[in-house]
Amino acid sequence: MASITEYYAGKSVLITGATGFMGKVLVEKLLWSCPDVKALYILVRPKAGQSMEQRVSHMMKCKLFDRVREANPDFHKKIIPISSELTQPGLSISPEDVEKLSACINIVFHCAATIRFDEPLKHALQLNVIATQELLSLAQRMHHLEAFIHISTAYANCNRKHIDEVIYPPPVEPKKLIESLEWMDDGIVQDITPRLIGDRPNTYTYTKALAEYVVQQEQDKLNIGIIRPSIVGASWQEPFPGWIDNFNGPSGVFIAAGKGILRTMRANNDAVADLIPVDVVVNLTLAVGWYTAVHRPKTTLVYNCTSGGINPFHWGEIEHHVISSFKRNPLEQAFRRPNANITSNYLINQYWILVSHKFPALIYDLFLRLCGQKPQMMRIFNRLHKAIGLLEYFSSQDWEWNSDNISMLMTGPAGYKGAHYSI
Ligand SMILES: CCCCCCCCCCCCCCCC(=O)SCCNC(=O)CCNC(=O)[C@H](O)C(C)(C)COP(=O)(O)OP(=O)(O)OC[C@H]1O[C@@H](n2cnc3c(N)ncnc32)[C@H](O)[C@@H]1OP(=O)(O)O
Ligand SMILES: NC(=O)C1=CN([C@@H]2O[C@H](COP(=O)(O)OP(=O)(O)OC[C@H]3O[C@@H](n4cnc5c(N)ncnc54)[C@H](OP(=O)(O)O)[C@@H]3O)[C@@H](O)[C@H]2O)C=CC1
Repeated sequence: MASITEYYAGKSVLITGATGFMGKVLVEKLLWSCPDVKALYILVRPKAGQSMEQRVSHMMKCKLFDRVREANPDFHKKIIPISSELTQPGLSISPEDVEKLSACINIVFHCAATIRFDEPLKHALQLNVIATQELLSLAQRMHHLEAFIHISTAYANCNRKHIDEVIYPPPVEPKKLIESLEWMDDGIVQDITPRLIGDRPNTYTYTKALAEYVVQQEQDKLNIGIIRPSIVGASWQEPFPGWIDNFNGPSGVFIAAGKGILRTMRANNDAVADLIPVDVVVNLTLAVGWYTAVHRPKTTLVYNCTSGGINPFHWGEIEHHVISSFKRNPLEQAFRRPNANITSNYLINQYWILVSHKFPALIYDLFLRLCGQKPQMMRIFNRLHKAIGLLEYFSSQDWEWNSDNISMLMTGPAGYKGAHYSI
């Protein structure tokens, strides 16, 4: 049986979300560990005044690609950008590109999504659900497709305490929701969003749950694998320890604590902080692609890519490590000496917000005004409070994820414990 590296040799791979956090690491890892991969087709849109070509060229200059660049200075020739805006009909891929992709793609990794928690429902639905449907339709036109791998989230079913590696019935039939929202104006949608998302905390988890169902519906026509990572953090080992390029999830909170801005946050000291390094998720993604294509499981397999069941780490421990590490290695231009406390008590947290956040911010802004400068600290705290308000749901409770399919991949007859794909 082909090893993972052997499997990808000569294959053409399609990746959505390749310009994102996880997508970039996936591209790098494929180029590094599977040097004989034929081509990586990446769907990219122009953004922030940069053309698709400029964005890709900028991305390939990033430090993340140093080891690949050193091994093969011509590595960029394997990356083929395809212009695509996922929120448009047909993903706005040109007919010529559709032909090209249909003729050559062997495996699809669907990473693109909006991961904003406060995304208006219509937009989250458009990107996370409708674009996924469009991609599935495109996949069905691919003559040599061997596997379709969808990246979901471990929190798609966060309204449950115990989460198995199964697709749960969707909160609503996606087709009906899409049809209903089509004629509603944004104001009405905003008003009914809390009723629709029900016991989920945000539109992100809600639309990711719907997307899983939409993907599963195609299991008779496509060979599908679904990966559910928990909270994806900086790299553990590859391409080098500690790589991250965003403030999503806890990363922004850690930096705010390191700068001495964040002093208090609502979290449960004893709840499991289910963090998972991005390189571990990417290794698993490549292994799942290989397993799905080679073993062709009869039904869609779901992989809960979580750490709490194997190596539980708690928010209380995180607080300790984050603060002591920033005390040892202080950040530049810190507002105050780092010292943050987490508490599960609402009132205590409100007290410390007043004393340690709002009061110093007022004083500092007053000082800035007296110096003739624009006040800014209260504005920073307001943004921080909005961000942590959206994260508290995840840091205040525990979930239990079954990860039998991950164990099967690691230790079963197909065990993929290869040097390049450790998880
Ligand atoms: C020591 C104590 C330890 C305890 C620690 C507990 C942590 C407990 C985390 C649990 C985490 C669960 C995670 C679920 C796991 C998924 O399933 S993964 C999906 C994860 N998705 C996210 O994390 C997205 C969350 N972020 C958002 O939804 C939006 O960024 C927010 C928070 C609503 C802010 O929206 P906005 O006001 O429009 O602002 P946005 O343009 O996004 O950013 C404005 C600025 O704030 C910064 N920023 C964005 N997010 C953050 C943030 N989280 N923090 C700080 N700054 C941020 C941006 O970088 C940006 O900076 P500038 O470029 O302006 O300098
Ligand atoms: N980060 C995390 O903690 C977790 C992430 N996940 C899942 O992993 C996947 C990747 O997440 P992550 O890398 O962190 O997310 P990022 O936000 O870093 O990347 C999202 C990607 O999707 C692309 N995208 C978004 N909107 C569009 C659009 N309209 N048209 C074309 N492309 C678009 C972005 O492109 P552009 O650069 O042009 O904006 C980007 O490449 C997602 O499916 C997410 O749900 C799951 C669990 C945790």
